[in-house]
Amino acid sequence: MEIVILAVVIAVVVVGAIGGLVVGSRKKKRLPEAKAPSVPPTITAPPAEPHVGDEAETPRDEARRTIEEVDLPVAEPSASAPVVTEEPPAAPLAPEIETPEPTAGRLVRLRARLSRSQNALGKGLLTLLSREHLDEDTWEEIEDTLLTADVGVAPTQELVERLRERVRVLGTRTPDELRTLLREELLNLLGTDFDRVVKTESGLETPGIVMVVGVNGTGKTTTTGKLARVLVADGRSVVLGAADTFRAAAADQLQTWGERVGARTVRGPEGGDPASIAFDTVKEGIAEGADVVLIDTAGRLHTKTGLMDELGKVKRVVEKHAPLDEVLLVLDATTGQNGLVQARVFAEVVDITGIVLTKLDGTAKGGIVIAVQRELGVPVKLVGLGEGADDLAPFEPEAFVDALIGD
Ligand SMILES: Nc1nc2c(ncn2[C@@H]2O[C@H](COP(=O)(O)OP(=O)(O)OP(=O)(O)O)[C@@H](O)[C@H]2O)c(=O)[nH]1
Repeated sequence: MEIVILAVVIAVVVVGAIGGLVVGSRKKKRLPEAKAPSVPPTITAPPAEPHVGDEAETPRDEARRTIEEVDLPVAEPSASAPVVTEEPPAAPLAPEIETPEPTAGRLVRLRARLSRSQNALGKGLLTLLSREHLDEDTWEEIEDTLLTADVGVAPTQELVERLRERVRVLGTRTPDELRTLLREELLNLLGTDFDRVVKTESGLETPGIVMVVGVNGTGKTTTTGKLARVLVADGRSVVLGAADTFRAAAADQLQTWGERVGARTVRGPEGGDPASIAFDTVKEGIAEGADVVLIDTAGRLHTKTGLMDELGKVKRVVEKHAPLDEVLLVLDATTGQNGLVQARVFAEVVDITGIVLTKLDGTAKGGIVIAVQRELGVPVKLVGLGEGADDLAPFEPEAFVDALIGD
């Protein structure tokens, strides 16, 4: 009996030992699985080679995850996660502040662009006037030249009248005499008595406030940016207001212009209230002690009432801080008579104090300068002569006429 009991005990011990071995080996196989989440995989670790007997658990032909598919633990680094030694991303470089060109003599510098585009007007007139016999046909041609250059009907008739009279009195004409005569008459039409200075000094403690209006696409935002450069070149500090919330990129565009000369831009959400941005801009300008505040507006011409509401409101809220010193209407010279229609509408909505004619470099219709001044009774103060940052020039009638007819 004792022998039987002994045999049973030995059998139990042997079976137990074998069972322990089997469980132990299974535990060993599961061990790497349990540890996996806490040990981040490294890109260089090759997939584990299969071992004998593994087939029963993982068929060899099962698709393996590639290195790219293995999720690396990225979210919260645990204590056991490797220390990340990556360089922090470089801070964006501060934009370089540019030094704009001085404004004096800009029109003279840019006159080549005017003469290129305005040859038909100035040189064309001189050639016609130099004909030996100034018959009716020639005078008609002179008239057509002026009308084609968008001088406008009434100013054209006036000019032709005066030229006829003076040429008759002159009798025989030398080319120099003709040039002088034409120069004087064109200057007469352009008007030399207008005050063409963009008013940017309020004469008060508050900054000078300039509002820029005009139809979208005429070059309004570009002009506001270029004007900021003109002012900075003249030693003034400027705050810009992106109250053109109609076109999303307009605020970015203006801000970029500002950054180039170190001027802050106040902006709001796309489609936001232009008047509230204008208000904040002036507030910011006052707080900063800026010399000038420039406000770019949106010029949607859907309805006159809409435009009137928008610009009227901008004006009203701005004037809660201080009076507006200048309202500049931007017109695209290449749109000719259409520009005049726009001018009329804007003038009914807001008191325009100055005109900016853009894209004069790209049109032979320089006569629009005369026509638009006549239409509004307001002087052209600035002209755009290219897409370059410093291609905005104060308008000087003498330099303009000289560029048209050559000296
Ligand atoms: N050649 C030439 N191009 C100009 C001149 N002024 C502006 N432009 C160009 O005209 C285009 C329109 O100018 P923007 O300033 O965006 O026009 P905008 O009136 O502000 O238009 P919105 O922002 O839509 O209101 C741009 O490509 C300018 O570079 C100029 O004097 N000459």
